[in-house]
Amino acid sequence: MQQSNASAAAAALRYDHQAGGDAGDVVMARWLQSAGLQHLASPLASTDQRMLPNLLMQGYGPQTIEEKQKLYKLLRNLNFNGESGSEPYTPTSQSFGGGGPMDGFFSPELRGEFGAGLLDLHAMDDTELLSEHVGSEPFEPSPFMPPREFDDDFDPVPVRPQRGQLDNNIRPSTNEKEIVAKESNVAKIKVVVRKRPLNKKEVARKEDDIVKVHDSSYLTVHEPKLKVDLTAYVEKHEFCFDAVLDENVNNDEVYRATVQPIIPIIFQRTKATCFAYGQTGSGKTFTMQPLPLRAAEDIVRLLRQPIYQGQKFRLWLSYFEIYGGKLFDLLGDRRKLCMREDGRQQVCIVGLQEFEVSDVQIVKEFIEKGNAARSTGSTGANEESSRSHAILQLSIKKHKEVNETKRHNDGNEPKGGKVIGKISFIDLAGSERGADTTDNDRQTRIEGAEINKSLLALKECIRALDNDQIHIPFRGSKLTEVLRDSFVGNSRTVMISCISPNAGSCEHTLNTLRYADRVKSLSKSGNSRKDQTVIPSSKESSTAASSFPISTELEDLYEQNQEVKMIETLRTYAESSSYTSSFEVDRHSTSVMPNSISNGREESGAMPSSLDRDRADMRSSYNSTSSHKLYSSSQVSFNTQDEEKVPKVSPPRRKISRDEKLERANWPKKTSGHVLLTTSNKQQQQQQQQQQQIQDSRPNNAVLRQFEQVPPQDGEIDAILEEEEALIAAHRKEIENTMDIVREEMNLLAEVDQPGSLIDNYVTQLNFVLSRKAAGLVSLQARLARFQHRLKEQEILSRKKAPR
Ligand SMILES: Nc1ncnc2c1ncn2[C@@H]1O[C@H](COP(=O)(O)OP(=O)(O)OP(=O)(O)O)[C@@H](O)[C@H]1O
Repeated sequence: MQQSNASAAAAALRYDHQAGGDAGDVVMARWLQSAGLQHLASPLASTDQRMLPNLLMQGYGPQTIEEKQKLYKLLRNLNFNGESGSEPYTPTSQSFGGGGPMDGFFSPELRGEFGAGLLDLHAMDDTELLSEHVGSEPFEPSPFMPPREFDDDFDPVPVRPQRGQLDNNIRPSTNEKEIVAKESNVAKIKVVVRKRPLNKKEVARKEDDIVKVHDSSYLTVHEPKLKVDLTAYVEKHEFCFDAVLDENVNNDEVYRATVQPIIPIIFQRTKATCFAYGQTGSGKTFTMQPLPLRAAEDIVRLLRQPIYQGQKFRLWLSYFEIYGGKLFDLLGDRRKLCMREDGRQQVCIVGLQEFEVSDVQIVKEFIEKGNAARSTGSTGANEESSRSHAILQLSIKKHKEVNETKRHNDGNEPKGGKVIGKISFIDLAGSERGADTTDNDRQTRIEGAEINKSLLALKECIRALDNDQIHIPFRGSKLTEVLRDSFVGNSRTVMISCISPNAGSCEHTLNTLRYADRVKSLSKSGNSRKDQTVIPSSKESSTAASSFPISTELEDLYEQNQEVKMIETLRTYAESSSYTSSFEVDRHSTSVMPNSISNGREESGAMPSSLDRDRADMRSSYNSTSSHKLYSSSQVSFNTQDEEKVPKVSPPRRKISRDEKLERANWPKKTSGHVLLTTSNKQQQQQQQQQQQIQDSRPNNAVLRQFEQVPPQDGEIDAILEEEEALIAAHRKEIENTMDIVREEMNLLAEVDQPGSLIDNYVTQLNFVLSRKAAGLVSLQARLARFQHRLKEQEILSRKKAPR
């Protein structure tokens, strides 16, 4: 009944929105009423109030967590149950919980209308909350469920029966067909949070459980705080992830929510990585240890399925750890291992023992053997704390007979045959070890620094990967180097963030959740609004790095600020270079175009420069949008009609055809050796005059003059044009990266300004960010130099060909 109500409401709302009427509001209002959200329903029912989003913008938004939850569920229902209709908008495949397409309520028009009050709910359609929601309320001691008895047994927690709603992926699949059917739904990056129960010590200390999991994807951290006048209050931080698993969730459910959906894909040339992240004692090892065994069970089962039986696939296992930047074989008496890159840039770990496993019992024995060999130590929070990153890999290889191997092996093929797919399970060392102040001997500090470095590098790689960046910073740490082949090609990543519920761990818990949030929010598929930074006001910055709700005006301001800065930079750049230095900045896309003329308008009102005229013939190629923000050498002007913001820095420029480029260089188009005459005589005359003007005013560019005199051969031209395209694309990418980096730097500054921030983290992160910045510039310069060299070569060639 509720479902059909939801569908009716969704349909009505959509219809109403399209028709501009208010009938849908009435249906919607009724539904809100039945969901117990009367205060939203009553204004909606009256004819002069329109649409739920408007109401939310007008401050009718949900006030309490319960209301938010209800509204959130309502929106989710609308989303899942709403008919597909004829809405043109198809969101990312990474929709909530791998769910179906979204429409209607989540259409771009409506997205634009949402006010700050709905941002959190709204962000949930993309599986994440951009930034945590911070709110404060008077202190209420222990407002949550009574703490659970902590049990040291391996899997002590009873399964809650109604837990089936957790996530689409959590429902146990009964057969392999089901698993296979799910594979297309598996997100490239999935971020799952797992909260452990309070342990005995925490209970004995009467610590509060400050983490409340609201449903399968949403949690609140209640941070106890003191005001300056020493009044206690609670600051609330809300987060949303792909899945949030509370203390009642057992390891089987964790497996189903995280790894199980990936298993069928690794049979199809996918490399998957599942890692646990979190402070010491938060349950990483507890969470990770059962996963490989369960995965091996499923893999073995699938291997026995008829579709794979004939394919000679075999399962292989290896287990090693990275400790202090060095690799040790956990199944080979902790022998030190070496990492090498082969000619095809494949990372191989020399000496690592791999075992073919056909039986789950053998897998279990290997895992136990490896676990026993791990480096552990004791921390304040965990008596058996992992001091290393442990990596267990399960590979599916295509078996080759010995004689077959002899015939085909090119020397690069790994032992056991070609790798078809692989899944790596990484139990990371405690995330806070870098700042372990209780045990600050030299060794611990070195360990900590190494761990910090690898966690940062891991985040960078995931983000680069998801943004399809050409450069993935594998070399940032041993960990990422080792995982290199899991990051290229078809890959899947599951991050399980483990959190402790006790008040004493609040800061670490928030750090873990922020890291997870960033991994998720940086992802292209996760949310189109990635990497948005809010400049915190002095007040805001005293509470959290990025507080919620995000003020949209503040964002606008920030973006404009960024853009103006960007334009300024380009201006300086433009003024300092010659031929290709006239830029047009498209406000729509913030793209940079090598043209200072758009739609025939001279924005500055100044006389068109010779360069402008020279580029006039390119106008048609570039003026893809009618409302550009233009930059001219004397002023930056904004088109006020153009209010839409697009976060991406620059969409791909329309590719200029070879003919257009030839025209630019005044070479006639050629068709089977004949010059193509496409224009009337009058036009031709005008063109000739224009060309003459252009030639007169063209900068003294020897290369171009050469081109004009002697059209180079087709192949040469194509090669140069291709290189030119590549250079421009690389430049554009570099600008995007620079903007990303600048945002990150601003985030870092905002974080370091916060009370209790860790300067060590700041220093390491800043170092990392600056190295990336430098690497980007160096690579662009190298490309530029290559191109210049190419042009020089071409010039020499042309001179040789053209006897003067
Ligand atoms: N969900 C859970 N339910 C019950 N017990 C748990 C849970 N998570 C963790 N524990 C218990 O908490 C203790 C610490 O967990 P674990 O060793 O997995 O932490 P960790 O994050 O791996 O720590 P470190 O980084 O120091 O290795 C263990 O005794 C473990 O059994």
